[in-house]
Amino acid sequence: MLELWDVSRVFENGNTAFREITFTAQKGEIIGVLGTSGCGKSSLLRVIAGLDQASTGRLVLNGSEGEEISKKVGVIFQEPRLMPWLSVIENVAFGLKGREAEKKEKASRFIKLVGLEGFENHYPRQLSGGMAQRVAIARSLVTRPEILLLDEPFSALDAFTKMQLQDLLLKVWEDCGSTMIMVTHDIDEALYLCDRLLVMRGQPGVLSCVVDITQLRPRTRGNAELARQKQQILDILDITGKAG
Ligand SMILES: Nc1ncnc2c1ncn2[C@@H]1O[C@H](COP(=O)(O)OP(=O)(O)OP(=O)(O)O)[C@@H](O)[C@H]1O
Repeated sequence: MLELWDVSRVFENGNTAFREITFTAQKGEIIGVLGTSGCGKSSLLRVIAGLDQASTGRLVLNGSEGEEISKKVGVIFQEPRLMPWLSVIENVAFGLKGREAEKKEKASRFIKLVGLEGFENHYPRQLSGGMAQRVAIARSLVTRPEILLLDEPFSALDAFTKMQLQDLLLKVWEDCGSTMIMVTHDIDEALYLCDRLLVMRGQPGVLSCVVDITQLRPRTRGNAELARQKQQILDILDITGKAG
């Protein structure tokens, strides 16, 4: 459903973020993008989101190219980016079109899905970081994007909230069947959530390899097979993963 062919991104100042990336994502897949700092992960996601233009190469989403793509994607960032003057339900309904009652009904369904029933009329300042990120998830899914892009969505959260939201994301994925591409620094998170991992390295970044996560769902965090794949990824990234 998403195809990238030799896509590169060069900035106005001549910096190259990443070069010649080719991959395809199938409908319903969860793809992780992993790599050392500065290898172009966020820049790649911004190009897929249509927030930045590819400098070379071709990007196709379900037959659409260019500006058309940005209408078909939802994006979740590290911070929830909610509108502080709008309530939870107004934030979630903001991007919807149609009659007010219909918009509220759709928004309510997604608020329920992310476990925030009863908080519809709260304002962002009244929410914890994890709750605010749940609202961001509901807001990005309510418009039914063809693909959901996530840029380190849980990295600002404490360890327990992070695990809860990872499970929530899987629940939402089962319910909506969304295709997702997720940038993360957290190998354990990537192994727990994803079907395939794009491992990037270098500056400018290149796609070093694609790792299939073979473990069936539901997965147990840190099981032996996932630990083996973690070491495989650390080896690709040239990180020993051993003290001393
Ligand atoms: N607007 C910009 N103009 C020029 N260079 C940029 C710009 N944004 C990013 N870069 C450069 O592009 C490269 C890739 O940056 P990017 O933020 O995509 O990497 P990343 O892998 O997401 O990093 P991190 O993991 O640290 O968030 C870096 O060398 C960065 O300095």
